[in-house]
Amino acid sequence: MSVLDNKKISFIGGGNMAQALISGLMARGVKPELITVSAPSAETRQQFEDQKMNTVDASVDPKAAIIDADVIVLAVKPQVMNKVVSAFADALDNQLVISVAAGLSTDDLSSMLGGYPNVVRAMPNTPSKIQMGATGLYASADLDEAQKQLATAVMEASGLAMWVDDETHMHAVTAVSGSAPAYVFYFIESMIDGAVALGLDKEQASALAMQTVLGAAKMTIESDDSPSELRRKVMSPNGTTQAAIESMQSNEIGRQIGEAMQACYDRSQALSTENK
Ligand SMILES: NC(=O)C1=CN([C@@H]2O[C@H](COP(=O)(O)OP(=O)(O)OC[C@H]3O[C@@H](n4cnc5c(N)ncnc54)[C@H](O)[C@@H]3O)[C@@H](O)[C@H]2O)C=CC1
Ligand SMILES: O=C(O)[C@@H]1CCC=N1
Repeated sequence: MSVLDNKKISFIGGGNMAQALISGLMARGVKPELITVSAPSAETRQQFEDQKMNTVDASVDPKAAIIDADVIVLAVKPQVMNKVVSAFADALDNQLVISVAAGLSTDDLSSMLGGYPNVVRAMPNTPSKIQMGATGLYASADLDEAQKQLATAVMEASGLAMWVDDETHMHAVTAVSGSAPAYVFYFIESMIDGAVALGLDKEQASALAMQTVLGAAKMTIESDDSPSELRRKVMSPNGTTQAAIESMQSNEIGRQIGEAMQACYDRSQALSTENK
């Protein structure tokens, strides 16, 4: 038995994040017939229909996706959220609404939905597509426990899900996990470029870089050692790794990563005021 059993889940928006979360739900055994996707593009709708999901043409009948749903996942860009939800807000009837939009607060979302109370703010990431996601969740203390459990189950289908009890921490969640797969992809891209510059062909460079990042990430999770202890175990005194790490430290890579995360945090805060 799972709280997801027989629950009808509707996605408003069928882009990258919706597709990633739907993969998680289907891998967890949610039947495609219980999933509805509202999307304006016929091509996008066809892709979901090919996998036996229901679809709704968002530009024709925006309310059709939500009438029958137990859970509604808002997966459109923050810039269009207000316009998109105002097309169906008056048809809400006790469903759980989960927004994955960056920046938008539960108060903003609730007022866009005409004062609707059952709102959860989530910040997932794209590795959800392979059930390796990491999601932060926030809801006001008024949300009842059953709806909180339902939101947890929807997001845990795609990986790790964690509640924060201070909504401002959702900006930090965005900086450390929502946006962060892109930092890691950028790091891998740079490793591949670096290995090619040192003479390896691109295929070998890619395979070695990707496996190394996977192995190192898995070790941080499975080992009792902290990341810095693990790093020290690679670094022989006066060896090759020390040379590499000292080069990174003299370029203040750690400080630069912190600054990038601050920029992400600030942008998340700004999205809220820009899109009320
Ligand atoms: N891509 C990512 O890594 C993450 C994205 N998010 C959030 O997820 C949300 C969606 O982002 P993505 O999936 O990346 O964007 P996307 O552009 O891939 O998907 C958004 C979709 O919304 C659709 N759309 C536009 N108007 C609509 C309407 N009236 N009804 C239904 N659908 C409509 C668009 O056709 C598009 O397919 C954003 O709010 C973003 O902040 C959150 C965490 C991670
Ligand atoms: O870049 C963005 O705004 C979205 C939110 C987190 C990841 N992608």
